[in-house]
Amino acid sequence: MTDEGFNRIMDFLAPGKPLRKGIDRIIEANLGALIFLASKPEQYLENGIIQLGFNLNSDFLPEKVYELAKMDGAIVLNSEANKILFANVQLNPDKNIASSQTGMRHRTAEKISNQTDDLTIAVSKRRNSVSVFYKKKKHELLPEGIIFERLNQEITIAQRYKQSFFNQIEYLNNEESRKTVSLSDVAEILSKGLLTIKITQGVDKYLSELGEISGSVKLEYEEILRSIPKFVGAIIMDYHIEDLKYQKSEDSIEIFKDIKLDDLVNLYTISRMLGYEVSSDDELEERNIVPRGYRILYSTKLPPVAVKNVVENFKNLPNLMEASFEDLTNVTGIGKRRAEIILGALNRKKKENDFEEKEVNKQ
Ligand SMILES: Nc1ncnc2c1ncn2[C@@H]1O[C@H](COP(=O)(O)OP(=O)(O)OP(=O)(O)O)[C@@H](O)[C@H]1O
Repeated sequence: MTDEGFNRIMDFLAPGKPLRKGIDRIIEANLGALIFLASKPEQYLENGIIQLGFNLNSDFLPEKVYELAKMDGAIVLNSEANKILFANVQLNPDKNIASSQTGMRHRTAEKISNQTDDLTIAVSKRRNSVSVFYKKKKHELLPEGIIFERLNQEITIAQRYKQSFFNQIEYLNNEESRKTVSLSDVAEILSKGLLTIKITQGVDKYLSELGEISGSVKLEYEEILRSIPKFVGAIIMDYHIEDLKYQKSEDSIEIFKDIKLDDLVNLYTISRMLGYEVSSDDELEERNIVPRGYRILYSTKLPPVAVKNVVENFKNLPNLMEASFEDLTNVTGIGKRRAEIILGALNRKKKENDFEEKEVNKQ
C-alpha cells in the first residue's frame, strides 16, 4: 500500500473513527457489509454502477450503518464518509473487470474500487475480517488487539537492538582511546544501529493504523528515531573512507538507503558501503581505522559548518586530541567560547581514556 493510499484509509478507518466504530459493531454482531465511498454518486446512478435501494442522504452515525448492514446489498457513503447516501443498493461493476477475490461481496468490492478509483470495504460475515480496496490494492484491517501485539513485539526487538548498539558504543569509545578500532568493530556497531532504525521505522504502519490510541509506544518510537540516527550518522562520518560532505550527521545514513534488511547483518556489505574492499574476516579484523572526530564534535552541539571546519583542519581525532586553545581559535568559525566547548569535550574524553587505561593496567 502506498503511503498516500494507506493514509487515506486511515483517515476513515483508524480505531475510534466513526466509520471504524460502525464496522466494529457490524463485526461484533456477526454481520457482513459492503460499503462504497462514492466520489461521484450521481454519475454512478446514471451509468448503473449504483442501482437503488433506498435514498437516505442522512448524516453518518456508527449505529445507523450498523442497522443498515442488517439489510441485503451495499451501503453507499459520500467520499468523506460523513453522509450515508443510499442503502440496500445493488452494485454493478463492469463485467470485464477481473477480480482475484472469492465470494460475491469481495469480488464486487474489488471491481468497484478498481473501476471508480474510490474506496470500498468488504466486511466478511464468515471470515470475521475487513478488506479495504483502494488504488488497486487490498488492505486487511486487523483487530486492535492483534495490531497492539505486533507493535509491542516489534518495538521490543528495536529496544533490544538499541541497547546492544549503546553497549557497542561504549566498546567503541574504549577502542578509540586505545587507537585500536578495527573495520569489523565499526561495521558491527553500524549494523546494530541501522537495524534499530529500520525495525523502528517498520512499526510506523501499526502506529498509523492505531492512530491516537497507540499510546506510549509512539513515544518510544519517536525517541529512538530522534536519537539513534544522529549517533549512527556520526559514526559513518567518522569512518567512511572519504570525508563525506553531509552537514548534519544523520543525513549520511542516506548511503545505506538501498541496503536490504538481510544485508544489514553482513559486515562485508557494510564495510563495502563505507568504501573498504575486504574479502576475509582477518582483513576485517585487522584493518585499523581512525575516526575523523565528527562524533565528539557533534556531541558539543556546535553548528555543522563549524564542525566541518574543525575536521578539515585537524583531519583526525588523534590530532584533534592534541589541539590547544590557540590551535582551535585559529580555525574559521571557532571563537573563544566554541574553543572552550570543544576543549571541554576533549578533556572529558581524555579523562575517560585515563580511567580506561588504569582499569586495563589493574587487570
Ligand atoms: N453486487 C452486489 N451488490 C450489492 N451487494 C452485494 C453484491 N454482491 C454481494 N453483495 C452482498 O454480499 C452478501 C454476501 O455475498 P457472498 O456470500 O457471495 O459474499 P462473500 O464475499 O462470500 O461474503 P462473506 O465473506 O461475508 O460471506 C450478499 O448477501 C449481498 O448482501
